[in-house]
Amino acid sequence: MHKSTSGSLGPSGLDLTQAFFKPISGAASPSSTKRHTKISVIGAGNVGMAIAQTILTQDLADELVLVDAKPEKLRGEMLDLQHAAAFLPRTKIIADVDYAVTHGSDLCIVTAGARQIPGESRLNLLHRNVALFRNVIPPLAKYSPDTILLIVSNPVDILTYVAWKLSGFPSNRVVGSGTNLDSSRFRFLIADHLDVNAQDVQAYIVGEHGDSSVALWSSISVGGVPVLSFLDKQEIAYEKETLESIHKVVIDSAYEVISLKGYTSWAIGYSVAALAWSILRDQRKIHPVSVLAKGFYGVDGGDVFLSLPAQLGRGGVLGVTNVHLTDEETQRLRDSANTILEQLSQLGL
Ligand SMILES: NC(=O)C1=CN([C@@H]2O[C@H](COP(=O)(O)OP(=O)(O)OC[C@H]3O[C@@H](n4cnc5c(N)ncnc54)[C@H](O)[C@@H]3O)[C@@H](O)[C@H]2O)C=CC1
Ligand SMILES: CC(=O)C(=O)O
Repeated sequence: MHKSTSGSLGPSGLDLTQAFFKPISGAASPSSTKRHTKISVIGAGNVGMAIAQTILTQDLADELVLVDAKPEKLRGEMLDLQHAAAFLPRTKIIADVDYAVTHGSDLCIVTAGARQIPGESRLNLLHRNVALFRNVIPPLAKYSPDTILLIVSNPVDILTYVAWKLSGFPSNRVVGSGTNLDSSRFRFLIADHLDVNAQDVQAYIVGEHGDSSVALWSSISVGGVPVLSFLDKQEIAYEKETLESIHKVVIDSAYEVISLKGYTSWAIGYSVAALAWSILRDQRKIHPVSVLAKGFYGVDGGDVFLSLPAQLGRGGVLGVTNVHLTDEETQRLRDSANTILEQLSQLGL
């Protein structure tokens, strides 16, 4: 299934690379001038392919690997992406059902697994996807012992914990896409409400990527101005219920999109590509992502992964930001942690 996009021997045995290209003697080989970046995406479904195509447009990887359990679908997706080569930054795209193809990856993004049917909660996928992770994570850890694992499959917080356990990696190298997506939905809705640009809205949803997520209203700002005083200054009336209803729309967003088109894909594609960029380009940007939360913000009930504003760079999770939380927000975060811990206690890992 491998298809190299680099030069090769033609049918006559002629080295086509030599025929079309005369190397300049003494020129440095690419490997000695630039670090080779390899990203593997596990699961070539709606989400995996949205992530793969967004990464390709960003010129982030020298090599992009796709792995899936369905060989025909996998080869079809690989060829379809390769056929866009003339319009994209140069990236070698390969695909295989065998995890050996992922060896030496800098980043492994896991999207394989069951997805929700309309009305189904993320937590309902737990047992099916934990079983699947037992086949996915060990080979990834074996072929890329120094990689960073970025988990997307749902329920993402619990599966990030499972990936941490199954890989044996230090917690800074296991991260879940978490509420980076929820926070983008939140920023979009606030921007829409205030008629400003979503990129000027700083706002975090933290906790579970799911029904118990927590909106951090007290720390939201627009263009550096705290949002509650911004609303006051613009004489925009607001009520606690209005703010709560915006958060409720965030929670319902995935259910709504799934009921309309069957799955979510574009926003998670951009969300994960942004995380990959921050990690591999060592951007040290802060993203609300699923990290080992024990000891932060009063989360102390046990080892649990949930989203907190964390700094991402080439070493993975570099730290957790100390955002001020009100007592109510802290309590909601603890409740969210307990929701996840309850599910974890059933796994026996
Ligand atoms: N964390 C987040 O924000 C989001 C998470 N998701 C989750 O991502 C996951 C994937 O969703 P979709 O791509 O829509 O589903 P999909 O059904 O389109 O794709 C899943 C893919 O996984 C593959 N697969 C199954 N078992 C495998 C194995 N053992 N090894 C390799 N590949 C395997 C399937 O063949 C399929 O191609 C779901 O769990 C979904 O809930 C989806 C959207 C957002
Ligand atoms: C499916 C999912 O987790 C989401 O779109 O938020």
